[in-house]
Amino acid sequence: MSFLTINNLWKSYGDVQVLERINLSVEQGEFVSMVGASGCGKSTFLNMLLGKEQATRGQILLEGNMLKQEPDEERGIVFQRYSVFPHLNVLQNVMIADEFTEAKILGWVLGSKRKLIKEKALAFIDAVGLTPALKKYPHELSGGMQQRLAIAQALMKAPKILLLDEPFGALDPGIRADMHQLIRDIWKKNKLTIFMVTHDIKEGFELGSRLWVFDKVRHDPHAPNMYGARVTYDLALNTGGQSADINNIVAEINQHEKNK
Ligand SMILES: Nc1ncnc2c1ncn2[C@@H]1O[C@H](COP(=O)(O)OP(=O)(O)OP(=O)(O)O)[C@@H](O)[C@H]1O
Repeated sequence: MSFLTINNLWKSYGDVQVLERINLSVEQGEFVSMVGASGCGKSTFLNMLLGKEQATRGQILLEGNMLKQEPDEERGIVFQRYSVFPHLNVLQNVMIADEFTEAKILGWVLGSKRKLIKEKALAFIDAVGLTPALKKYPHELSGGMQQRLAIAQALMKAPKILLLDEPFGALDPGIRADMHQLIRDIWKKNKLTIFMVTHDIKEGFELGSRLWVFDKVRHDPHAPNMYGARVTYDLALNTGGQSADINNIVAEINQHEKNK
């Protein structure tokens, strides 16, 4: 049994068919990068993994069970736009997720429990390199630092799956390179299964252990919404982006685009 199994998944919004016939399986610890033309359904797919969107047809199984139809702690997400709380400092932002859960059970957070939450938060803040900024508020942080904070927040819940929706899209190239190293380290250290949407095909090749290309196979020029995208390429990559034949594969994808 695979860690995650996607069985004949279809998704439409009204009469717009977004995705069709997606059949894939993913093992624990894989890092799947997803690329494809704008509007082809990558974020929709990610939102289905999160439980925010439901499939029109087909199913997604996590460890053999139907994926829960609402976001939960098994799945953490980091968006392109920083999703941290502006009125909380770095430490408070990371602690808050656990404090919410604890308060939901007891109505308040016990002092001893709070101490444990703080220790855990400090460890994740350290892992993302934000210890010097512990007491800073989001508006005092650079874009890269805010993304580090969002990653630390997501890790607090020990998710089995980490979903990244263009997490580095708004960052400068130099900072992106640092973030790539960070996410690679976190992926390996925490044995996470990661799904990342990116517009940057090079980033997809460099970061993932597997690359999915979303594209439409069927077209009707008179009814452009009739058919959805599928995963047209599913490529195993050498971990760490050392794939020797990147250029060949990119050329093949470009050729495919031209032939459409
Ligand atoms: N909630 C929604 N209601 C109706 N249509 C939607 C909804 N969400 C997405 N869509 C449509 O589904 C299609 C796929 O959108 P999606 O955002 O998943 O694509 P994408 O590949 O992530 O695009 P981009 O690369 O530009 O972010 C688009 O045509 C979009 O307009």
